[in-house]
Amino acid sequence: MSFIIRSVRHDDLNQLVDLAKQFNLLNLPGDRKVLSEKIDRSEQSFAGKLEKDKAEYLFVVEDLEEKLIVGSSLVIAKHGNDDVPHSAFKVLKRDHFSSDLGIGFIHQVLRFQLDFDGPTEIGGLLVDKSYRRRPEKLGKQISLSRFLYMALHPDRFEERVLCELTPPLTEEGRSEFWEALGRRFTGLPYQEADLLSQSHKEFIESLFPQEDIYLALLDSKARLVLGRVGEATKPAQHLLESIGFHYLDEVDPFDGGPHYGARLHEILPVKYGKRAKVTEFPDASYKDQMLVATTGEEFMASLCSVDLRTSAEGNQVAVAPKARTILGLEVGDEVYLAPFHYNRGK
Ligand SMILES: NC(=[NH2+])NCCC[C@H](N)C(=O)O
Repeated sequence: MSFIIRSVRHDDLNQLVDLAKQFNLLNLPGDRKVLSEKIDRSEQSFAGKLEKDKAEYLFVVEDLEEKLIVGSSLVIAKHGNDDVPHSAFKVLKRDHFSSDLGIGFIHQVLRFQLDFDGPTEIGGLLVDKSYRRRPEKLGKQISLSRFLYMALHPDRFEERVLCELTPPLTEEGRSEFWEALGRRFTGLPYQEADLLSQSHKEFIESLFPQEDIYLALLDSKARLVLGRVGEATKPAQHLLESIGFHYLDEVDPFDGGPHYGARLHEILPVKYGKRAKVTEFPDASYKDQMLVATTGEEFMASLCSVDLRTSAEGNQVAVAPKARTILGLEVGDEVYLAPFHYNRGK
């Protein structure tokens, strides 16, 4: 089986709609018109034609034998600006102590905040249901590959990188956190508000409470999901933790889903990634698996068996023949390489 990760193209649209329909993520809905616009936007972004405020980069993974798009991931270059700020609840601690009674409480409070100079946001991670749990770890490949692109073009992104993780929802797709809070301030059902927030943000700022909210006052069902992720999101959460992301003590104002973040240059595939020249070694052994990305016009990446050597002339890499063909690499080409395996916390 061979897979390639690359920037999205317009002729991927039909397949992408089918894939996105399986999940219906907020920033990658299964809607033909929205996805068609996303592809346009992505093509222009990769071509460097859009301002950071507008740029969104969409990556897909293709099964080359079946010619099938089986996964995707997204990078929004900047989420939150002067016109459309990014909103969140900061989760703070507050101590109360009674010296008369000798008892105290450490309360958690939520504080609504707006970010007018927002971070880069990653999201849109999808893998076709029948391609999960395969030895190739496609979810990990498509998730990590976007960091190779970001490492190659750091000026196109913010130093702060954010990921808003999906919290547990009820079987009908309702959010207990929303029922206890957002609903009481907007009068809207969760799914309607969620959808509305894709195009309209003013109501969030205008209707949400501006004062600190003590968590102790919220329904226990809402407290239970605050800062938690849903079952389906746990693998993504663990992957992010293994490459340097951490919980920001910040949650989504609607559903309480946790916000994870990292500094771009501290994300391990960026920190440990390097450029190298493609070469051939007569005694090549290809015993390391690394993600390899092209550095030319079109972004392509693949998990490759490589033999990477460092000498006075710099890094040189021999790439196993099959992967080399997939990426169309010639001797002398420059590539970007990053490790694929990370030990948590290292
Ligand atoms: N689940 C939601 N729709 N949340 C509301 C949007 C929150 C998002 N961080 C923003 O301000 O754009």
